[in-house]
Amino acid sequence: MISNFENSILVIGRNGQLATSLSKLGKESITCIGRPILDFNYLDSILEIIKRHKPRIIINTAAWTAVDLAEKQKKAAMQINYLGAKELAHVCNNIQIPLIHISTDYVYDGKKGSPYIETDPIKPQTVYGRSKAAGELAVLSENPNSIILRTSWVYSSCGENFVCKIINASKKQSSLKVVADQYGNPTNSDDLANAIIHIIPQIFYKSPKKCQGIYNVSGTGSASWYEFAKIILEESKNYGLLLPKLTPIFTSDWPTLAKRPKNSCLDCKKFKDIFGIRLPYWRSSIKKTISEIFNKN
Ligand SMILES: NC(=O)C1=CN([C@@H]2O[C@H](COP(=O)(O)OP(=O)(O)OC[C@H]3O[C@@H](n4cnc5c(N)ncnc54)[C@H](OP(=O)(O)O)[C@@H]3O)[C@@H](O)[C@H]2O)C=CC1
Ligand SMILES: Cc1cn([C@H]2C[C@H](O)[C@@H](COP(=O)(O)OP(=O)(O)O[C@H]3O[C@@H](C)C(=O)[C@@H](O)[C@H]3O)O2)c(=O)[nH]c1=O
Repeated sequence: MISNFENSILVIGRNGQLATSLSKLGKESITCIGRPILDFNYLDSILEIIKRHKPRIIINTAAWTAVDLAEKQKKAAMQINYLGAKELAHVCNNIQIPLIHISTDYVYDGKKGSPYIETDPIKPQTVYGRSKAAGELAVLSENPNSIILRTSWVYSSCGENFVCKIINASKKQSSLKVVADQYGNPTNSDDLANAIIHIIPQIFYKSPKKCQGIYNVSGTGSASWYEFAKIILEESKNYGLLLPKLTPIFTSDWPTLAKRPKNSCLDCKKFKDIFGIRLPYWRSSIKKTISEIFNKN
């Protein structure tokens, strides 16, 4: 029961998508800390800040998530995704608590013809992916009692995510072009937060040592970015959005600084087998997010 964890789950990150979802769901069990109090650019202060909170477990949602910008600001992305994660794991080991650390589908190279499993070799193609991969390795080596959750294509009603980008672009443009040859699993941030909250009691019941390791966990069902955009627009029509013309394009028609994986679908069987949870089908979860977006505007 999550209610047994009153004030003892500490989330790193405050205004991000996942931190916001966790704080909504976790109520009195969860405390979120982010910048300026805890900033991964100032590693020396992390131990003291964390000790003050006396957590039983930490969830690290903090990350540099600007995929293209990371190509130009490698050092800054590495500082957050690698060195910040490493120091946090070091601190968790020092005070002997487990760490749930969030990672990404972009650690895979995207060339596999079927969903990735956790033991597939990782070969990130971008600075963001490499910084997250370095973070994973450092987290497990600094604190072996860490649980790494690789997720993908996270969206919510707040933040700089694909759903908000498509809706905002549709308000300004009469036509949109979206790549139709990159596939993945859209993941609702609230669904992911819900799964994380449900595994915490299990981690303590079974022991962190038994649960440690890497898990893929993303929304059920796959899509191309184009298919994802199509559903976003279909749902948004119910709220009066004037639909732009939507055209499927090839990756080569949408040049980006960072190369996105062609296929980053995740096989989440291990997570289901160990924790008994599968995230909802993404096409049902998107409806709630679209309704939240239009109802807050
Ligand atoms: N977004 C996506 O599509 C995906 C995300 N992921 C991973 O999931 C996790 C959560 O992502 P999401 O919630 O979408 O990310 P967001 O970009 O929405 O939020 C990022 C969070 O990182 C925090 N942060 C950034 N810089 C620093 C810093 N210098 N010091 C401390 N905290 C900092 C922000 O802090 P503050 O609250 O202070 O603003 C914010 O809470 C990340 O690990 C990400 O790599 C994985 C796959 C897909
Ligand atoms: C907005 C837009 C994007 N695209 C393309 C660009 C790119 O190939 C793909 C996705 O675009 P974005 O840049 O919005 O998404 P991106 O920032 O690549 O999203 C990633 O974020 C990081 C943090 C992760 O960890 C990943 O799982 C993934 O969610 O869609 C279009 O073709 N048309 C458009 O109008």
